[in-house]
Amino acid sequence: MSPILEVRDLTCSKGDGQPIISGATFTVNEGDVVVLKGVSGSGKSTLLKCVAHLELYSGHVLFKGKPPTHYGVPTFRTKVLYIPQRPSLLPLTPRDFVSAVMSFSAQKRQNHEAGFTSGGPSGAWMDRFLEVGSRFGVDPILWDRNWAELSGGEGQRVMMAIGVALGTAEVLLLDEPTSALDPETTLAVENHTLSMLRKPECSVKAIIWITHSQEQGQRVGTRFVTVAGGKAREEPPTQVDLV
Ligand SMILES: Nc1ncnc2c1ncn2[C@@H]1O[C@H](COP(=O)(O)OP(=O)(O)OP(=O)(O)O)[C@@H](O)[C@H]1O
Repeated sequence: MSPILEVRDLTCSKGDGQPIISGATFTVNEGDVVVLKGVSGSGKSTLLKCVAHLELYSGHVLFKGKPPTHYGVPTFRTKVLYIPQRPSLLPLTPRDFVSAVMSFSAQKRQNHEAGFTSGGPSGAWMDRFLEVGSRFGVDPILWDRNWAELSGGEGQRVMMAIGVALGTAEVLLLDEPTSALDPETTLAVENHTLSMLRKPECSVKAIIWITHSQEQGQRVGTRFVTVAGGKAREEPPTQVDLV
């Protein structure tokens, strides 16, 4: 089976021109949960943002064998969806954010394909966001609170719910999605997120998951890539995997 995502020779430089990521090459297959590890500042977020075409890079990112330009970059970003570490930096409320995203032309086309009716922020599709939010433990009142007034954990769970409820993401790029959550909520979010991969009706087919927690990595990961010294290296399968 050909990979759902291919990253080939990806290099990203910022500031002084020194590469933060240099020549990263790896593939992601359907069903994979690729855990991205590395010390703080090693370039994990930068790598994910490049994969989502949110940062400038050289090299190649292919989704189902085609570059972002084949789909149109806005559509590509809805298929290879980056969920940021700090949604608190967004303006207004989650409901406003959903309303804006649903009005993008690339999303409108996909809404139509998904059978969503049009309407304002309280249109029929908002029910879907509320329903998916409840599965991530999001209290309905949070949709109308400013992002800046949500706790770190609330903001992350709302953003995860939005990413899933859009129904367009096939590869989820999760940037420390549970770093602000208590252990119990962390396990609930992990379980719900992994269960999506097992449901054929769910759009999500693979995940890249940044975590600093070795325990979490072991719980969720099927493959492991370490970012260090600007390089991204996949760990060989363990003996257990080889059995
Ligand atoms: N816009 C920028 N200009 C210059 N340097 C930047 C910029 N954004 C990030 N960097 C630097 O790039 C390096 C990698 O940052 P990045 O956020 O990708 O690391 P990370 O591995 O995700 O870190 P953490 O685990 O702390 O979230 C850091 O040294 C950071 O300071």
